[in-house]
Amino acid sequence: MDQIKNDLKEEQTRINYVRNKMIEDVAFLQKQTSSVKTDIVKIRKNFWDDVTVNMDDAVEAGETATSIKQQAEFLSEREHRHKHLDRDLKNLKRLIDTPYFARIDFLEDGERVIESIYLGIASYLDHDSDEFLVYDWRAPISSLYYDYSLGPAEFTAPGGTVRGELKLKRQFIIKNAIIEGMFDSGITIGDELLKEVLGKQSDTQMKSIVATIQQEQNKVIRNEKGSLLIVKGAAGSGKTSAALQRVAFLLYKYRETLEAEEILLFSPNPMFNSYIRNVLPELGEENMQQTTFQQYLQHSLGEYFEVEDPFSQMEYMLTAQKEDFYEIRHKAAKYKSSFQYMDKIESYLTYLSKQGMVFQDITFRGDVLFSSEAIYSYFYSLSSTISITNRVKLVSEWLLSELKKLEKKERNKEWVEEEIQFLSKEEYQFYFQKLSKQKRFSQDTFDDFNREQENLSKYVVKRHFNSIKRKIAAHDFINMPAIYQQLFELPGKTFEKSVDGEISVSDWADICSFSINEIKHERLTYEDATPFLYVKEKIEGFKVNTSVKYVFIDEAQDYSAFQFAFIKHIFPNARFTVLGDLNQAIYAHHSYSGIEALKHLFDSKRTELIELKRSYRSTKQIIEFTRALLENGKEIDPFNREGSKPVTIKKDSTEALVNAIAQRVKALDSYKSIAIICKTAQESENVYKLLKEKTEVHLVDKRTNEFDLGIVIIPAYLAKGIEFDAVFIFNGSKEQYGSEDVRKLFYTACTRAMHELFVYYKGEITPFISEIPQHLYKEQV
Ligand SMILES: Nc1ncnc2c1ncn2[C@@H]1O[C@H](COP(=O)(O)OP(=O)(O)OP(=O)(O)O)[C@@H](O)[C@H]1O
Repeated sequence: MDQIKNDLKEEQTRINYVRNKMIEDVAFLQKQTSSVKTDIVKIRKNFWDDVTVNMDDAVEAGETATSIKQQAEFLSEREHRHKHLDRDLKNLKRLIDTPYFARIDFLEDGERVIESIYLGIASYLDHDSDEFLVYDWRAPISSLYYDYSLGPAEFTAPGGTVRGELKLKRQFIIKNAIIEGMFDSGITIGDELLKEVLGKQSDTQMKSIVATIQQEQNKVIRNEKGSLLIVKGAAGSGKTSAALQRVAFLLYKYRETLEAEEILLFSPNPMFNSYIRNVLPELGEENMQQTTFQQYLQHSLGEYFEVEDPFSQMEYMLTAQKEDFYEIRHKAAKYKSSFQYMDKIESYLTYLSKQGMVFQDITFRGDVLFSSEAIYSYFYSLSSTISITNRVKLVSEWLLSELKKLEKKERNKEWVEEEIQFLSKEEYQFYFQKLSKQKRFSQDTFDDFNREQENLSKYVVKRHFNSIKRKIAAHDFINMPAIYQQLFELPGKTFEKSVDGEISVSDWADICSFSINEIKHERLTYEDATPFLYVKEKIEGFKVNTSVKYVFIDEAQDYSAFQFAFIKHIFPNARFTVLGDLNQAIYAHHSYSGIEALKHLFDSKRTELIELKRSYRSTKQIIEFTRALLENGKEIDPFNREGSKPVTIKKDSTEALVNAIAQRVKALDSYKSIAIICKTAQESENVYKLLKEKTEVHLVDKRTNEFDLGIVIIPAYLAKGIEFDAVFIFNGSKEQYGSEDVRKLFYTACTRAMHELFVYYKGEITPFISEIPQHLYKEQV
């Protein structure tokens, strides 16, 4: 006991020492920052005073340019310095209250002195002794903390592997520079601290996990081998957390060459973006770019169609069973996310390379400048050994050169003269200025009427033709919707590989008529959006983004093979980290998850797979219950945090469900966040209407951008990736969750609970629960 007290005292003394050093440094850095800032303001203000401007001759002009360059460089050096100082200052301020979270003692082979290493969210160097008082958690030596328990240990330093023995592993909870908890651990990272962290209440923002990263998560964070890292992990196993700490790790490791904006994360919905927004800033790093695949689709296809989003598709699948086209739509969604469909599209593209492209006329003032037939003939007059994309390029060039000839002819038309006559004074002046700039006039006035007319007609026509040129450059002469529609119009046997595989001839015929109708009405279903885009980009050429170096895809089980193929094309220079859980593949109407397709898209030698089997989010009781809902759930290993068993509660009407939930929610007012999870948006809205009369609740729908604390009513598919202190399943009945299709949706909903889970239902309970051992939950009435 005395030993512990002594250790604690010593550690507190060290903290006080480190803190005082930091306070001194903050004062010093503040002075430096403000002095550099003053320099910058001064340089900006006097920029031109300090530059010698003389443009008398070429030599003087050259000197002037050099002088401006020097001044600009000086300014940029100061700005750069300011940015660095400011960052150091912010990091230091962040460290003052919690300078570090762990200590390891390491005895390197061949050395006599044990080195004590303290780990924090950033490094801190004592300038007097030139010693690191705190090491960044991402430094090579820090990996000892995450990877080893006491005993032999090694880490990879820039100079090679360093071996030795780990003598001590200590964790701290430090607040306001006071040690509130201290744990010495023998086996992996102490469970005590992790229990404490996980036992806390949820927040609107996800937290960093650097103090308690687990060994297998560390592998994800520090993995640098391949060009594709696949992380498969159970619900709550820390996939998102590991991804975010990995971003921080990469930004640290490659800080000289990698910027935050060169990293892109695809997340499941906009609300998720707000949920994870704070993790990186908390670690002293800037956020990476974030987007959703839907945003990308919308941006690329919005001009052609009203594009359905995945949530509307999901809502339809869950609610429209009684509608006429439901069966066809269901089959279509399944087929269109399959490999067979991808094959079919590839065959279609081969077909298009020989025949069948659909073009549209290019018209001007009601006249056809280039007919679709002429474009078609030109396209197929080009050698079929040239790729479609390159032929499209050649067609564009041909159109532009022909357009030049037409432009000349157009100048003599009557409408041009008329337009010139009706030019406003401002327009006239505008043209005049432009023309004089280009020295089309020898004098300052339009003294030569004919030349004036000629030049003005050139301008008028050019202005009109510019918009045609833009359209040609944007490939508007290709009729993309018609090309995609044709895929459903051609007889099934047109392409060799079609129609076999999963789908029958008659189903294909039904899918065709459904799809044609949608396209004719300028609607594109979600299952068609990526295939359409794929065809479009295969024809026009992929618009690639070469600046992104790392792409992260979270909730990857919900992406189709097409989507992965697509994303890979767009980011040719990127390495990929793909995180998913097949048990949460809620889009059951997809034929399979695209994660399997990744194997075909990447070189297997450069692909790494890491599995995270331990689940941390929920109490042991909740995990034991939720994993039983799955066929392969046994593999999930619950972190040992005790709580109460999930509870099922039967009521006999919707009203009774609402009343009971309202009452229970009130009793749980110590929790910060409670979710009432419904199956659909439709059900959520109904429940909201009833419940808002009884207690304060927020309704979350697909447009919600911010994650709020309090009580939320949310459709299950929107609760992906996020978590709540307590979860109420609104109606876990057989009627709602009776078919296999929604098992994973139900599982996903239940796994959002951190501390308590209640399943309310009316009628018969879902078979997903009635078939699991009863000791895993409590029944209440
Ligand atoms: N090593 C850890 N230390 C502390 N907390 C952790 C750790 N790993 C995971 N957690 C916590 O567990 C919860 C689940 O983590 P996260 O959301 O990253 O899991 P996930 O695998 O992405 O989950 P899901 O697939 O269900 O969305 C979070 O609250 C996270 O902070």
